[in-house]
Parts: sequence; C-alpha cells; structure tokens
Amino acid sequence: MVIALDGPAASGKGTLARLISTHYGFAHLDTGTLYRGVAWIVLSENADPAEVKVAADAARNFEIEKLANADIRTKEVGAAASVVAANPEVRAALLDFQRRFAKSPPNNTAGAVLDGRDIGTVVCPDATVKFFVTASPETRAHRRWLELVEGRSELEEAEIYKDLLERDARDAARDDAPMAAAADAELLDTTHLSIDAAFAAARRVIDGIVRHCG
Ligand SMILES: Nc1ncnc2c1ncn2[C@@H]1O[C@H](COP(=O)(O)OP(=O)(O)O)[C@@H](O)[C@H]1O
Ligand SMILES: Nc1ccn([C@@H]2O[C@H](COP(=O)(O)OP(=O)(O)O)[C@@H](O)[C@H]2O)c(=O)n1
Repeated sequence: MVIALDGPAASGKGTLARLISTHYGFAHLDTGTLYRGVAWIVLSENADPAEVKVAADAARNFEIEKLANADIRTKEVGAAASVVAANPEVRAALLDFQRRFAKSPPNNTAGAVLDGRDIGTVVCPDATVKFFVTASPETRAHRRWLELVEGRSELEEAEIYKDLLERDARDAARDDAPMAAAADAELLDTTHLSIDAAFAAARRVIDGIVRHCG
C-alpha cells in the first residue's frame, strides 16, 4: 500500500507523513530530502544550482548517507532545491530510487508513505491514497518561521513568506513534474487544523479507502 502526500512548502505534509508512517507501521520517504541533498552538494562545491550539468552529476552520484552532517533544512538550501528540482536530468536521476522505495519499502513494511510535490502525479500515480495538503501562505510562513527561528533567530517572517511564495511559484510552473494535485487526490487544508486534527482527518480518509478496497 502506498500513501502519497503532495503540497506546497510548510503545509504540514511531512508532519502528516511521519505520523501516518508510525501509526500504520509503514516506511516513510521525505522526497524533499533528495532535492535538498542534491542542492546542498552543489552549494558545497560553490557551484550554481542553475548549472544543468553540475546539478545532474550531483543527482546521479547522490547517496543519502552523504548527508549525515549536512544542514539541509535552511532557507538557502530550500531555494536551491527548487532550482535543481526544475532540472529534468536531476528529476530523472532521482525517480528510480523513489519508485523502488514505494514498491519495496525497507524492512519489508506493509506500506510506504512518500511526501513531496509529484508523488501522486508522477512518482506513484497508482498510490492507494493520495493527499494534496495545503494551508494559507501566511499560516505556512508562520509555521516555517517558528521552525527555523529556533536555530536562526535573525530570520524575519516576511522574508520566509517571500521565499515560500517564490519557491511555490517555481515548483508549480516548471515543465517537468510540476507541483500539482492529482485528479484523485483528497484535498486537505490544514490552515485551521491542529496537527492532531489534520492527522485525524487523514486517518479517516485512509481507513475509509482501506475498508472500501479490502
Ligand atoms: N496542522 C498544523 N498546525 C500547526 N503546525 C503545524 C501543522 N502541521 C505542521 N505544523 C508545523 O509546521 C512546520 C512545517 O511542517 P512540515 O510538516 O515540515 O511541512 P512540509 O513537510 O509540508 O514542508 C513544522 O514545524 C510542523 O511542526
Ligand atoms: N517530490 C519532490 C519533493 C521536493 N521537490 C523540490 O524540493 C524542494 C524542497 O522540498 P521540501 O519538501 O523539502 O520542502 P518543504 O515543503 O519541506 O519546505 C521543493 O521546493 C521542490 O522544489 C520536488 O521538486 N519534488
């Protein structure tokens, strides 16, 4: 069983994916880590994320273990991730790993949960359950600000808001696997939902589909 969660930055898809994976005992892959990882490697080589060949080489040689001590959650790495993610060669290099994870999750778990931007549309179009998780831009910026200020108190919320909108626009406008809700995705707007309430809503959808199928 595969559960796909897509949606814009800081909408809560990763939080939901982690809770779902723990609750159902499924393996979880945060696919944003792959794009952030490639971006981090490019930036650490002092190269430009927009350089097609450099980013493609980094993606082809990518190993998740290389990120052990990398700080990939920063705003700068997020912005560079959305630049390398628009490169079709980068996307092609990372596709196989994601599909293999979904098909044969590690530790033989009964299912896999993947979150990203194109899981329900491109990576796993046959996923059992698909969510498109959203929240208002103001809510998302506030959540990301709360998350980032812990380590980097100089960041302004307005700066984060601008960055999220730029990243969303780039992710939605690219030609290859743009961020989009699959036609059969459940829309989950978390703007006015606590984490617990969003998780309960997701569980109702999953349990309903599983009951219907099984
Ligand atoms: N429903 C919610 N209400 C309040 N905060 C939330 C909610 N969902 C997620 N968060 C918080 O918002 C931040 C971004 O969530 P995250 O799951 O990382 O988003 P995404 O994976 O979509 O980028 C995290 O600090 C998380 O704890
Ligand atoms: N399946 C995916 C996952 C991430 N990405 C890219 O990677 C960037 C970082 O993804 P992320 O999921 O870590 O970002 P957040 O939502 O956590 O801020 C996104 O802005 C996208 O450009 C993608 O293109 N496709």
